[in-house]
Amino acid sequence: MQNHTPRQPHIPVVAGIKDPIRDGIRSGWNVRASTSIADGTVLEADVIIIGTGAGGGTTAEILANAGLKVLMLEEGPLKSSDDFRMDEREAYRDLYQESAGRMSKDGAMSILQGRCVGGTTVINWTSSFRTPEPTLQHWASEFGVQGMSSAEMAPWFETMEQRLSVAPWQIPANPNNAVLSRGATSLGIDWQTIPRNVSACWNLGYCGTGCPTNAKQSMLVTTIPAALQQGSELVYSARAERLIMDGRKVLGVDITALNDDYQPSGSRLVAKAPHVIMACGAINGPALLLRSKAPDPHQRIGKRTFFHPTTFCFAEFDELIDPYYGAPQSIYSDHFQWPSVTGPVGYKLEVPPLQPGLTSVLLLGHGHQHFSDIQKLPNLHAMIALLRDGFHPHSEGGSIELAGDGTPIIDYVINDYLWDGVRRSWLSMAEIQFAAGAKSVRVSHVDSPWFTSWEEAKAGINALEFRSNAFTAGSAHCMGGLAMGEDTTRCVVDSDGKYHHLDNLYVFDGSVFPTSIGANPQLSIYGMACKQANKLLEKLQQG
Ligand SMILES: Cc1cc2nc3c(=O)[nH]c(=O)nc-3n(C[C@H](O)[C@H](O)[C@H](O)COP(=O)(O)OP(=O)(O)OC[C@H]3O[C@@H](n4cnc5c(N)ncnc54)[C@H](O)[C@@H]3O)c2cc1C
Repeated sequence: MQNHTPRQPHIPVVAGIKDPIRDGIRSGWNVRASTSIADGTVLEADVIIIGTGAGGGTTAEILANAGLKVLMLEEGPLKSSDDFRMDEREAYRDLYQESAGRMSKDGAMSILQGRCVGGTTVINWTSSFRTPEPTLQHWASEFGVQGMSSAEMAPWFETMEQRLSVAPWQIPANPNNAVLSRGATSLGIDWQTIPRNVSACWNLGYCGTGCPTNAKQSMLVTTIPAALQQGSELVYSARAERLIMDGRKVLGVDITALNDDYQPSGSRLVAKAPHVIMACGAINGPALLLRSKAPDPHQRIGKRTFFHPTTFCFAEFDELIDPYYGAPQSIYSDHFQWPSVTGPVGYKLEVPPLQPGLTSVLLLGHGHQHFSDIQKLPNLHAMIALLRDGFHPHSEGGSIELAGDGTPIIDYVINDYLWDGVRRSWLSMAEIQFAAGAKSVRVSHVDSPWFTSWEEAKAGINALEFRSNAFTAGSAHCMGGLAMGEDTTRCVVDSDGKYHHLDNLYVFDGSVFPTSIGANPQLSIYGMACKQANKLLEKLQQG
């Protein structure tokens, strides 16, 4: 376990809950920090998996169960339930890429993404949707993706839903989510209950800081322990720096060992295996291939990077909302999502949890205004709209470049096409919030006042100016950059996740989506990785 100096005495937030990772390590699992391994060591395995999130965890269990010697490499630290103390400061520092400070190149989009054993599944909010049918149809017709119709994917989704206990949330929505269902109902807008991947959830609401009760069925407590139990090896704080290649073959991976402060320790390791699977997620996956100078005859690595640019609308209520407690997301509406698949941008409505640190950033503003806004927190509600990017010629997504030190730079610009969606989404959310009884509403644009009626909001939102950096467009859904499809001039991997231009390299994670999903992505990644890992296994077993 990595050893940070805790700011408070280090006691688990929930006493008496068993920590399956600490127990497993005590029982003899093969788990090491990279810094505990001698400089220059060569690690060997049948398969290397780089990254241990949704794609990596799913793949590791499948291959380990089949008897393969699996080596999991993870750049983030190993933290587990005894470390998860519902503390934003610790969680952002330890579990998030760039300590939750990841941004697009122009600073206009804040990007949340995981960096720890279990990846983003450790910090996500548990909403679990299958890939929408129009998305799969679009991929087949536009990118030549094969074998991924809704019917063909159904058994893989079913397998992963059972594995991760996905089921509609049975407990009444918290007041924050109830605003969406109440307002939508009164306007005749359809809404549904969200399926979640939890087992015996305590309804605490702090999923984003790591689940202290192990109720969230993340990779950390499901597939990774299962793979370790089968004899797999996990090396954490181990950043895959470059792929070692010879012609069309990947021979192995050059690894930088990282200290507790996430800086290079000075040691380097090498991992070798006949098959390498990248599961580093969007942004970092393309960056690894760029650093490695992987063959890319059509310059497609990092292109078509998508985010579901997410807009925010806050509302103040007389009643207590306590928006930091209770299942973070339990209600959604797809009313505005699919009026036209390839027309003006559609959006999914959901509700985010409002822990104070996160909220203080999302609220925008400064000084007295900001102080006054954050004091409203117990009575605040927020709604989010996730814009479905990538389905229109004016939504080609962003691209990944490398900084001088090899780290990724994310170039993603909100253009007029997306701005139209931003404005429409603010109008939809404000109307629903007033219909639910909000006394005032403010959209996340620096020029937005608190509107006190729907009429005032409608006029005010329509008058807001489109200026980059003047409004919040965040993202917790990093997708694309290594598009999947059979057309080698436009796509980087084939429908089985195999890299087009190398013989033994596979990508099983959210970077292969050729567009955004149009729903929260984790179950799409689990289902596709499950299918692709089984296909790979079949191939390996046939020799
Ligand atoms: C706050 C938040 C809430 C979310 N809520 C939901 C939700 O409710 N529902 C949903 O469906 N989705 C949600 N998501 C998104 C979802 O969890 C991710 O889309 C999904 O986990 C991505 O899976 P992945 O396999 O592509 O990558 P990840 O799960 O991000 O895993 C990639 C792993 O690779 C590691 N890695 C990267 N580069 C390297 C390298 N060079 N060497 C070694 N390791 C490396 C990373 O540290 C990381 O652990 C949420 C995300 C966030 C941030």
